[in-house]
Amino acid sequence: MKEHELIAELSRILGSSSGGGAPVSGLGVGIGDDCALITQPPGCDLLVTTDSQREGVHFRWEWIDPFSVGRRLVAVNVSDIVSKGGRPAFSVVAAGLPPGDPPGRIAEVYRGIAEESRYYGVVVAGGDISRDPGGMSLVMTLLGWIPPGTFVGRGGLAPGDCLYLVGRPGRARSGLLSLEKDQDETLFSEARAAFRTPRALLREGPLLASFPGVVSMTDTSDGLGRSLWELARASRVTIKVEEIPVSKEVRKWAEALGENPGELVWTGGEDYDLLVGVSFREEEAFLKWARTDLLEGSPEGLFLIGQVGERGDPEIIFGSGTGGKEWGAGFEHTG
Ligand SMILES: Nc1ncnc2c1ncn2[C@@H]1O[C@H](COP(=O)(O)OP(=O)(O)OP(=O)(O)O)[C@@H](O)[C@H]1O
Ligand SMILES: Cc1ncc(C[n+]2csc(CCOP(=O)(O)O)c2C)c(N)n1
Ligand SMILES: [Mg+2]
Repeated sequence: MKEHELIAELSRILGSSSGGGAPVSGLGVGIGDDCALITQPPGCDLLVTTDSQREGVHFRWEWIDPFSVGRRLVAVNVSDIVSKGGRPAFSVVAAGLPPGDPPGRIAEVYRGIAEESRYYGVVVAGGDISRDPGGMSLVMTLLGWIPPGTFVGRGGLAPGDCLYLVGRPGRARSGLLSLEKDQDETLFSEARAAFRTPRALLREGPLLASFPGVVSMTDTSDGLGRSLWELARASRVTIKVEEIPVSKEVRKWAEALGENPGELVWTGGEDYDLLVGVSFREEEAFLKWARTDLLEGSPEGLFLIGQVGERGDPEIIFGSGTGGKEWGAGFEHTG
């Protein structure tokens, strides 16, 4: 298939070509020109993030179907936008195709991108196709909108503030290890679903950001430990860890895998939970609000992780007083 034919097919799948389909609010020009034209909603700041999914780095074809890879690409990008309190809006996708890629595989990836984009309210406004001899690579750049002054950064923690996690940590790592170790599907179906098709906290992110006591936030793409470290580093504070939340399921999976359950939660990554810093003055109000308005009827959990100690060199300190700077362990792309 010629490149322009493939682009036409992918564009049909996405249904957002400037030539056809229903007009999309804010999209002046979509797929089919040199670049896209987007109208920014009045009174909004622009958020931009980019994140990739690469064969051999983020997934292996023995573990995952192409449709889920497409879904995964969207969710990991959406997570970065909602973790600041923003609303995802438009994306572009750069796809690298290995020579001899089975016909139809990239189309199936795009069906996944289209479905997940619809779910999160994202419109794919363009992209790029090139060869990639290293395997399939997908890079999404996602734009989002946020009311001025409401961005919640990684900095902002002060002594006494509390750290809470919203989500279900340790699932994706359990799923990944169960695939690596070729474990039984039935025991790990939920963990594998969390790994293959993570959900981004679309509703919870902006709600948390709008709560006055929330002073700092990040998503846990690289693991709970790494995310805590990033908040400590950006805020220039020490953090005392009180508890690592290990659910019954994670305990069960860890036992079957022969792994330490705390380790799955601490270093795992790819859960896309939200780690939230709450001002100590607002903690009581936050808990009351979070348990009802934020999470009533939701499968996501709310866990106290620790407390901010002092200002100064960032450090993660465990309840027992052990630990130290090396406890920023998490997934590394370099080295
Ligand atoms: N190659 C690069 N060039 C410029 N800036 C980069 C580059 N890689 C990362 N950054 C920036 O560094 C910061 C941290 O990046 P990182 O990829 O760790 O973000 P993250 O949200 O923690 O991770 P994830 O990719 O898992 O979402 C971000 O501001 C990002 O834009
Ligand atoms: C084949 C394979 N090996 C290892 C992993 C684990 N992994 C890859 S990237 C990443 C961090 C988040 O990604 P990023 O930093 O790019 O956002 C993690 C935990 C995987 N998913 N697939
Ligand atoms: Mg992030």
